[in-house]
Amino acid sequence: MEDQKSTSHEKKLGQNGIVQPLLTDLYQITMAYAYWKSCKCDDIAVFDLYFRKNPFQGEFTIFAGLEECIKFLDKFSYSQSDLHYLKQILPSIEEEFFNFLGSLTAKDITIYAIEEGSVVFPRIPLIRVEGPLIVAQLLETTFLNLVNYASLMATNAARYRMAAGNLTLLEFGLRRAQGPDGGLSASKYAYIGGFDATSNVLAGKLFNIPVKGTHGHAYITAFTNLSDLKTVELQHKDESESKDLLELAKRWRTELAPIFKVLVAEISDGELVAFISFAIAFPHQFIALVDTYDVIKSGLPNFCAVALALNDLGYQACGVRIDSGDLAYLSIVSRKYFTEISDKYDLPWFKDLMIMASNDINEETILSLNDQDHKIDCFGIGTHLVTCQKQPALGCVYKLVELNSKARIKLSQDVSKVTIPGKKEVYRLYGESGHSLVDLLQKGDESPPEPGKKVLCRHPFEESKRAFVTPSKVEKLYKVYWKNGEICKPIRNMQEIRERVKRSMKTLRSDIKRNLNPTPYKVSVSDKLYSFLHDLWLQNAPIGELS
Ligand SMILES: Nc1ncnc2c1ncn2[C@@H]1O[C@H](COP(=O)(O)OP(=O)(O)OP(=O)(O)O)[C@@H](O)[C@H]1O
Ligand SMILES: O=P(O)(O)OC[C@H]1O[C@H](OP(=O)(O)OP(=O)(O)O)[C@H](O)[C@@H]1O
Ligand SMILES: O=C(O)c1cccnc1
Ligand SMILES: [Mg+2]
Repeated sequence: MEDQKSTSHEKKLGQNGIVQPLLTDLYQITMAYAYWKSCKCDDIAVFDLYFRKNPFQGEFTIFAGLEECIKFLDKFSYSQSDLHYLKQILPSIEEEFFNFLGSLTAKDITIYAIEEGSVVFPRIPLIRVEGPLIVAQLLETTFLNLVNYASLMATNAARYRMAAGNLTLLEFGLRRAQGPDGGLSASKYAYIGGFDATSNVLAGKLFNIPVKGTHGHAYITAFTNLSDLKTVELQHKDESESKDLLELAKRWRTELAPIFKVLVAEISDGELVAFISFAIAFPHQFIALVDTYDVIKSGLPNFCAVALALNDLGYQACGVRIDSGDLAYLSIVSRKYFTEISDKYDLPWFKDLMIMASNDINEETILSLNDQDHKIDCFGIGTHLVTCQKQPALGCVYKLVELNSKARIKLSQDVSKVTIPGKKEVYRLYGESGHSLVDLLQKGDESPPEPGKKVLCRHPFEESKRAFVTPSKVEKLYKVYWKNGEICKPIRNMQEIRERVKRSMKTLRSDIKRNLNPTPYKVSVSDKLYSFLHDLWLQNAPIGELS
């Protein structure tokens, strides 16, 4: 019965079955019990989910994971087997609590949030959770788990996208990802952040994102000499005649050897045979991994010979993948040969053959390659992208800001860790150029800023930092996503969220997005919220005595 329930939910909303109420920290359950025992069942709370610092030494973050939080709320309920397990691990807890826990759903929770795929900034709550204290508290860990890696990964991907401009970006990280679920999330959020496709077949099936790939070194080294090839015939693309692709390629190789300044004997036969067998299997999509032996002396001559042989049979090859060595230099050399052959044999498409580069690529490698005038069309990126090597976690937190209509504040010696109390609204103020100028947090009962009207924006903690802003446009960032037990906005597909990322990134000034020493984006509070925050701070900070 339970299995049927979860399967039908997965079918309906497409959420990973691992995401369930027990995917949480034990302390959420023990807190729930202690709240319950202290008669806090009717308390109404407001929690803010936000981060304090942008990742990757950057000044922006892409918000992702919201849709998964909403799907989680839709099925939030403890099953009989969950309760049975909890009874086992918490034997001292009163039986009646488990009846209470079993009756909980998210129907009294309301979710206000910024749209998934938006650029977001420190201290601005991405999600505001309102509702019964116990249920709202029980959501903490799962929500943070769903948002932290998703946002980190989408941000990482968006940064690679910025570095690569319009070039094709393929995500190849599954083998290096943090386990099966990390691998799936990586593929999904890399796509949202701006990658074009993934090599992860299950991600393609589950999330309807494009899948792409080439072949590995094992394929090339699985062939050693010309006799390894059992099938050599390939039918012409448009005609009925078939020809021996091996013979055609050998002839071309002999003709091309002087162009590459190599002797035919120096070129690997095993590699040629591997290329031919792959070309026979995929004549319309022939792509060759050219760095197994020597890119210039073997990989490129073999590839060009097979590409020209395919051309004799009416097919156009796709290109090459280079997976080691100096990627800028090898791409420049590859393009030079493609252009020379294109001119010599009057084949215009040959000079535009795709050059894919892979091998431990990260954001800095791409930026460095850009400075070297590389001729790469496509990057295949795995390890550094999916493990977020530059920063392995985003630090989103989930803090109580109001209880029973009374604002709560968490103090800290570290000012950046002081919470901004109470229920708040967020507005993004835009300038005439269409770029966003500032995000403004206001108390929930203040009237919103208006276009053309001057508004005072204050740094939340530094008194002297303040400015007047006259916005051309004001965007209210929160929308209601979940209320009265129902999803209030249609769950969007990957494509739509990806488009949102693109649009949102365009509203950011380029100095805020740049890789080196970017300008911080201004996050501010209204004058009223500033006074409220600091008054509450003083009320809650006891005056010490010096002795
Ligand atoms: N032109 C370049 N500019 C900057 N970085 C580059 C350039 N070419 C390659 N790289 C990067 O330099 C690193 C080279 O890796 P490494 O030293 O392991 O060499 P390799 O070519 O992989 O060697 P091997 O043939 O042993 O696999 C990779 O991270 C790669 O992305
Ligand atoms: O380098 P990444 O960004 O993680 O991209 C994925 C890598 O995975 C494959 O090889 P693998 O690393 O398995 O073996 P190799 O390094 O020996 O080529 C592929 O050839 C890439 O190099
Ligand atoms: O398709 C590829 O070329 C590929 C896939 C995964 C890892 N490395 C390369
Ligand atoms: Mg590698």
